[in-house]
Amino acid sequence: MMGATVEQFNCAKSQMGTLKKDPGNEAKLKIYALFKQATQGPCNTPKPGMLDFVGKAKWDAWKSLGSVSQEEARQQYVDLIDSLLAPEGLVVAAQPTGSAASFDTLLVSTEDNVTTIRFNRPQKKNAINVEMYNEIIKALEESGKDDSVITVITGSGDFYCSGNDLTNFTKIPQGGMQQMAKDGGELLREFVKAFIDFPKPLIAVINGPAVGVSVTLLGLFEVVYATERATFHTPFSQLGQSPEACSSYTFPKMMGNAKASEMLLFNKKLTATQACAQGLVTEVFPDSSFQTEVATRLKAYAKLPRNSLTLSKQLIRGTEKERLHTVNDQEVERLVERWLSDECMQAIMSFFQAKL
Ligand SMILES: CCC/C=C/C(=O)SCCNC(=O)CCNC(=O)[C@H](O)C(C)(C)COP(=O)([O-])OP(=O)([O-])OC[C@H]1O[C@@H](n2cnc3c(N)ncnc32)[C@H](O)[C@@H]1OP(=O)([O-])[O-]
Repeated sequence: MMGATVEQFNCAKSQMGTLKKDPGNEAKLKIYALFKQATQGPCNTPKPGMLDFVGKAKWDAWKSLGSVSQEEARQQYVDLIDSLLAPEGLVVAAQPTGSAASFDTLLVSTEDNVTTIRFNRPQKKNAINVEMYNEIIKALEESGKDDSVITVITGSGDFYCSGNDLTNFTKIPQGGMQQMAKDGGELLREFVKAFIDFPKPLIAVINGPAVGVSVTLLGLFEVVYATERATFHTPFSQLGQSPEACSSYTFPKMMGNAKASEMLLFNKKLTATQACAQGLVTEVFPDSSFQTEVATRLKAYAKLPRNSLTLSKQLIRGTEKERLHTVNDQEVERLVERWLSDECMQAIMSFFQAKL
């Protein structure tokens, strides 16, 4: 069964207040139970005492839903509110604005208070084309405002992400190369800004090799979990380019100038274990148990109080936010120049020639 989206659920919740007629105790208990199941999952709180009649009735209603998934509970909640609104000539109006259906390059879902944004161009190793940059910005914007406690970014298929889609350089707009570089710079600035300003804990689940901008962004995540199969490669100088996503600031801060330079200047590809030793990765897991071990962690994190996590992230990141925006601006300025350089053109041409 397809579940309702968080938007539809939230809309139903707010429409509840517009009901003119009292729906009665039985419906109210059902609404309560579905709401709890949709937002917190199955009931595992202790049974209230015999004399707490109201508490016990509510607990029984919630418990009776057993292991119904949060998605399905959202759908039943929306259906029930709809059935109560209908006689009054009203409907739950929210359309699925943030559902997976509205993205072409991503799969976005929310379950158990975790919003997962999954790069979904596996046939291109999840390379980020212009559409995908825009969709990631949109998905982050929506996820920053939804009910989830943490946001996770991961990839479909065997790669986490192969970085900037190099075909972005082959789509020359009417204004020529200058215009292409200018538009590309603006998009990159907005893209990185969406990460710098993201309010909730952001967790990267690195399911395979990561290249370019997907690696440099990791300095803006709270936690990075990687399978032992993952590698981390930022071949900027090889491409005649320069670092982005604030890595010229976050990498030296994280790993010291020498190790950062090996990666950002000299294209050193790190194994997951090496990346962990340098502080870029939080923890490495065996590939066979990666998904299950990480899922257990995420579930536990998502049970923590939402506001406490958001405020704590603000304290940790707040002092350097201005700095990050300045670094982002400077890096974008440098890249816009680089994209017009012979060095960069030659490197992009070699990539496409190698494919012939
Ligand atoms: C924006 C800021 C500045 C820049 C930041 C960066 O990210 S710099 C870093 C920029 N990134 C890079 O320099 C990485 C360039 N890519 C590579 O080096 C390799 O493809 C690989 C090591 C990622 C995977 O090797 P593999 O032998 O395992 O697999 P495969 O090669 O067969 O790939 C399968 C298909 O995917 C395609 N595709 C993959 N990646 C890209 C891409 N980025 N673009 C376009 N297409 C890409 C590939 O062409 C092929 O398409 P086809 O022929 O089926 O139509």
